[in-house]
Amino acid sequence: MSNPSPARPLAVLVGVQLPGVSDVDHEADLAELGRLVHTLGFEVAATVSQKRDALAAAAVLGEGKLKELADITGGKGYVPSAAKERKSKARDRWKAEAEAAGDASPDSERELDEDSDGGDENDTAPRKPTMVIVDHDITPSQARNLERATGAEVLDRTGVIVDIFHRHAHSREARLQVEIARLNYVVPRMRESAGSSERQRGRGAGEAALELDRRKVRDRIAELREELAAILKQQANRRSARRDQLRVALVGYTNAGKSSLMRALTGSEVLVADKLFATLDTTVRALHPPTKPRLLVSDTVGFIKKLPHDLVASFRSTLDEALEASLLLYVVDASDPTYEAQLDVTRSVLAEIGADAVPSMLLLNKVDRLDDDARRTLVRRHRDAIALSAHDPKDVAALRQTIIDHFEEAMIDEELIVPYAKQSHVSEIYESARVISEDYDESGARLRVRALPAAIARLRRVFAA
Ligand SMILES: Nc1nc2c(ncn2[C@@H]2O[C@H](COP(=O)(O)OP(=O)(O)OP(=O)(O)O)[C@@H](O)[C@H]2O)c(=O)[nH]1
Ligand SMILES: [Mg+2]
Repeated sequence: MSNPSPARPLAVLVGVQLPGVSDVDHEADLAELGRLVHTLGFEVAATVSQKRDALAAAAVLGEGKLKELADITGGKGYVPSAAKERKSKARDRWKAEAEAAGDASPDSERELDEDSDGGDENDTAPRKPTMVIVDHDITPSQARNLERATGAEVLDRTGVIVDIFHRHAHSREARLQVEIARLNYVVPRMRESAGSSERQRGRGAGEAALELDRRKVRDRIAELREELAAILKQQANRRSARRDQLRVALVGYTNAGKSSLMRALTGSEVLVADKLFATLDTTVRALHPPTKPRLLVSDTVGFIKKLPHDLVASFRSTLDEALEASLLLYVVDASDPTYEAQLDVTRSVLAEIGADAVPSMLLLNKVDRLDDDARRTLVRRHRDAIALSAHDPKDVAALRQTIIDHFEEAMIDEELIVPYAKQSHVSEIYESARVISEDYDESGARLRVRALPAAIARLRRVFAA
């Protein structure tokens, strides 16, 4: 559901085009940052971009660009020197000015005039952006300097992603994982951000107090890790019960349509939303209409370029569940011009966690958005892939059949003897195998079953005399 809130706070995006990054890629990166920022609830008011060999050590942008940025946010446009910084009165006054600039106060006409030749804001309220978002990971001191120069709050790409994860985490497990990642993000930034942001809870009351704060946060992280480990252990038990079942996992870039396919394939009500990282929990549901034995489908957390390492690590356990699947469906949004780069990201993250050995299929989703020419080119480019739309029931039915065929091919027929003494375990057979015929004689039931070789091997162990 969309939220047509009229008063979304404004944000300015900042990107540095580093050597080796093409114009197209740079623009795509900023567009993606815009969508992240939108998911977080901001309206993008402007983008400030600069070509540089590296991020400027002081405040990311060079002097001129910094001024340009500050003109948009209503800040000073330079980093006050250390000497000035000590004069706290001046700094307070500057802070107050900056805050006033962030207000939509009707009497700030002077600023309106200054804006009139450069800004592309509409003619309603002269609102100033209150947030500057940098498309790179920046150091705590770069963030602080940018805050001083712009009078706005500053967040980097990792900070944005961590915040989105924080908001979208629902299960106990996802909450724990996100909280761990968030605290890890916060610890090194505690000193520098003292007093500037409640998000980063620094107290700035001297080295000792700071060290104490940091230790508290680290203790908290350790506590959360223990709690998470306990949950993961329970899950591992539940998982091993599912081990031999037919399982397929949907993986891919955020917003590619994994949950939409999950819904279509299983008839479940998982969340589908035009937001980045709508899904943070792995959900497992049976394919619908049901198959014999049933086939389980997992929906998973999406990937993104420059995914913070902490988050990769913390979501690893969530993904582990999915990666035990014997088939991975790589979902891409084929209507996105950068889908190949997105696929590369997905592949490399999955390779990092050892999932590149799992058999996979490529699903080129959202082809309903492409014209015939574009579709043909796409299919020619990826001969083994399946082009489809999650919104087209015919496509989904065909995909369902392809998945079933994949497993049918891998399954084998065998005979199982179930001694009368072990009749109580018969239900386990139906979990992972299809019973083709059954006969009874004096030793027990003689079943002809069809299942994956691993499942047959396990069943043989269960029913061994
Ligand atoms: N036109 C079109 N839109 C689609 C298709 N599949 C998904 N969408 C839309 O794309 C958006 C994202 O879909 P989701 O299924 O939530 O994507 P996801 O991969 O689960 O995303 P995350 O959970 O955020 O990683 C939603 O607005 C869907 O309605 C499709 O085949 N065609
Ligand atoms: Mg999803």
